[in-house]
Amino acid sequence: MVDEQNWNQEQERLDMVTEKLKERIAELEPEVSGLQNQAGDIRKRFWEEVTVNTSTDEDFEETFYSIRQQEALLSERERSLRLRMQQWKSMNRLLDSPYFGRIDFHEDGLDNSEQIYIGVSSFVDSDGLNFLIYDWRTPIASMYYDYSPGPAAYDTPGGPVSGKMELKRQYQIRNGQLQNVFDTSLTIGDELLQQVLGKGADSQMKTIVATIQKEQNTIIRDDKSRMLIVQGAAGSGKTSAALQRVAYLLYKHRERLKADQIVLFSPNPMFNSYVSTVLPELGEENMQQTTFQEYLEHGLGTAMQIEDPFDQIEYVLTEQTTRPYEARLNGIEYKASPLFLQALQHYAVWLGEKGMRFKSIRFRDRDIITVEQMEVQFYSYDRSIRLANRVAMLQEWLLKELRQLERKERAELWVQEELQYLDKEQYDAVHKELHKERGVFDFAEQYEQVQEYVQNKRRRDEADFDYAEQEEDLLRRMIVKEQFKPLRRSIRRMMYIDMVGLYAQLFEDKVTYMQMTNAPDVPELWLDICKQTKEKLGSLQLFYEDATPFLYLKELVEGMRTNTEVRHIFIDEGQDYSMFQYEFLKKLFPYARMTVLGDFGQAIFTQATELDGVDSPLIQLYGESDTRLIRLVRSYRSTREIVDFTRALLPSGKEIVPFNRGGMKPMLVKLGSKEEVSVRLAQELAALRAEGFSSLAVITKTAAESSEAYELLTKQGEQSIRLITKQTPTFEEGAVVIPAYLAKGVEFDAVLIYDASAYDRESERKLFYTACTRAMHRLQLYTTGKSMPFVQDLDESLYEVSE
Ligand SMILES: Nc1ncnc2c1ncn2[C@@H]1O[C@H](COP(=O)(O)OP(=O)(O)OP(=O)(O)O)[C@@H](O)[C@H]1O
Repeated sequence: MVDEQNWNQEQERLDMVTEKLKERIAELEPEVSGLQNQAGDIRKRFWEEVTVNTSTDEDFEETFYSIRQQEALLSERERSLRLRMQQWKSMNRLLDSPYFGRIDFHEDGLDNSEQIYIGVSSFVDSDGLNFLIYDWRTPIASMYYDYSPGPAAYDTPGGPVSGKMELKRQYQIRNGQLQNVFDTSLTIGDELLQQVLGKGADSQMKTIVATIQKEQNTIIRDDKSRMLIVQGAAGSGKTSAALQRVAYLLYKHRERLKADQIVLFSPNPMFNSYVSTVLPELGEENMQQTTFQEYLEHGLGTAMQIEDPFDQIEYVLTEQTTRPYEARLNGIEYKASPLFLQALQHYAVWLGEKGMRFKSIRFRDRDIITVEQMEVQFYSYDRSIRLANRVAMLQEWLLKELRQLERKERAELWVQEELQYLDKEQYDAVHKELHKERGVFDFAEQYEQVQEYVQNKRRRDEADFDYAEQEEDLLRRMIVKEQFKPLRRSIRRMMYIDMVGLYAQLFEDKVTYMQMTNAPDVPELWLDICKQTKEKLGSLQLFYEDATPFLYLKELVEGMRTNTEVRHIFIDEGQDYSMFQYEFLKKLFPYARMTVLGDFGQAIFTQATELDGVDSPLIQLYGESDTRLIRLVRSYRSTREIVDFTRALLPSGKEIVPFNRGGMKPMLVKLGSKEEVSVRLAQELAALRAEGFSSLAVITKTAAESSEAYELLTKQGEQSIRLITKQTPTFEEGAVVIPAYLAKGVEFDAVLIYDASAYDRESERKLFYTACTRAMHRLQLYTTGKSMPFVQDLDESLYEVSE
């Protein structure tokens, strides 16, 4: 804490800045509302003021320019309004807590040092020169995060600026009043961080701008790498850094980068709501958020039913270790590997020579274009043309054929029959078409005539001959055209390609597979893998592990769709994506930089990718020279005691450094039965609430266990607890029962592991670690006496036992 004199000076300055902020807000207010009205006015009168006159070329030109002028005026006012609105909003945001940090920097070669106050946005004095507050994202503010007092430097577009940092100070300000002022000598003071981290968990993530750590700042401000990989321990601030990075990029490139050109891939839809308030709090719009599953569903449409990753993990966690289980696991691993990716690429080349699978074009129960015809046509194209281009050429050909067939079809008997069933509206349409030029036409009379004629009740006489003839012709056209419509649509959608057949063809037998794909080998239990895959495909379903390869093959055959708008993609929980998915994302977003954040220690899916291994294929995705790898080892979320416990669960856990915040040791509670567990859980939940903790999670291994725990707890009178399933759309405050794989990425004041002995396979170690690392302040583990391999291996000093 600073001395009284300094405190008073700081409060005076704070008062001065608050006053100026208020003045500016008052100044802006009428302007903002005035501008709003004006813009509204122009919008309303837009069409009244321009004279729409298009009778001569000159008039037309005049009208055109008149509209253009109005438009320009409008958009200028709107732009100006937007700017002022933005200013007004950020002033209001600053009012409560204008800044959180200060550095005094003496630039080399200058006489004086400058006081730089740092807040969530900039605020310049009315002279337009004096920065009363610097935005945390300005180049000069980076020193606050990167240096301790002493020599310091920052980068500007004109080159580096160096000098000496004479002071570094932190503030806590609420309602315009100083709460705390610290002078910090080392990194951003432990004291403030202690306070921030000591608070309760929230159902929404918070911004960390006031306490960004140096290594996190590197992630936030990296602007050079095509690929930025962050391997960080649980709770090391990866997601936080990612969100501040988005805010930074939007600020730095505000002239050309818009929020919707940034896409964040999240682990589940619930996570979206968890992080959705951070950017608005920083005065920025949210980026686009999605999950890979949403993308797959979009790409594969409704024709196939895709398993989601949560059902896949449920299978992996709950099934007994049998031969089909082993086969499925082998399949998951193989289908996620770069080997399978290469196999599919070779397969596409092979298909260029032979083996394409088509579906005939059928009309009224007959093949009007057969598979053989398509094969002949397809393989008649020059083989040097890329597969996808040949598929497009075939599409053109099919549409042409269809036009001819459509013409022929008009003479068929069924068309004659259909004519009799037309209703008045359909006739009306034809009449309108036919008599467009002729003015008056007695529709009822003509309808009669055509009906009679069609039903052969009446012979045509001279007078109506022309009409009837032409009408019938038109009606026939109309009928056939209508019926051919779905055929045309399906050809445009490339439904003539038998995608299921093409994918299934891969899973015949080992020899054929190796021939088609050049694969050096196949995984063990290949025939079982083949059988499982084909069975699923047979019912138009895809295992989760097949969905990405299937879509990839589809795009190899039909042409890759790309999104050239997006400039940055962020992948959180990056260890859970296969190399396959990475290759895909790279191709899908050719103009985007990629930021991958993850933790191999939390790789709970079988298809995991190691982020920072020596020869990690992820580093090769864009090549080493375009890739930067940052490791975060400090864990901020949990108390020292919890981190000491959790890091001991991982073989490489020694590298993890707990942030120095003390608490209680994790507690292992040994009880006799599930009922006893539920009684105790209910008591503990009540006790934790009484202590002031509000976000509490009973974490289970599987969804079935979650339901069980939820039921038992409800029986114990726990009314307010909520059961979280993969369908839960948002993350809310309070107590929840949740399976570990859905708790990824989020945190709770206290975590109660429902059944610690349920995690007994080595492959479940990381799931157990993930579950335990969700705890900020308290961790309790429950068991009914069975063995707990992961806990038993730990040093007993790391936890307390209660029986
Ligand atoms: N510099 C910081 N200042 C204040 N709080 C921080 C800082 N860095 C991280 N935290 C806090 O630590 C907690 C964990 O952060 P975050 O969720 O970003 O970590 P993570 O690495 O994504 O974790 P996990 O991999 O376990 O999901 C959050 O409560 C976050 O606010």
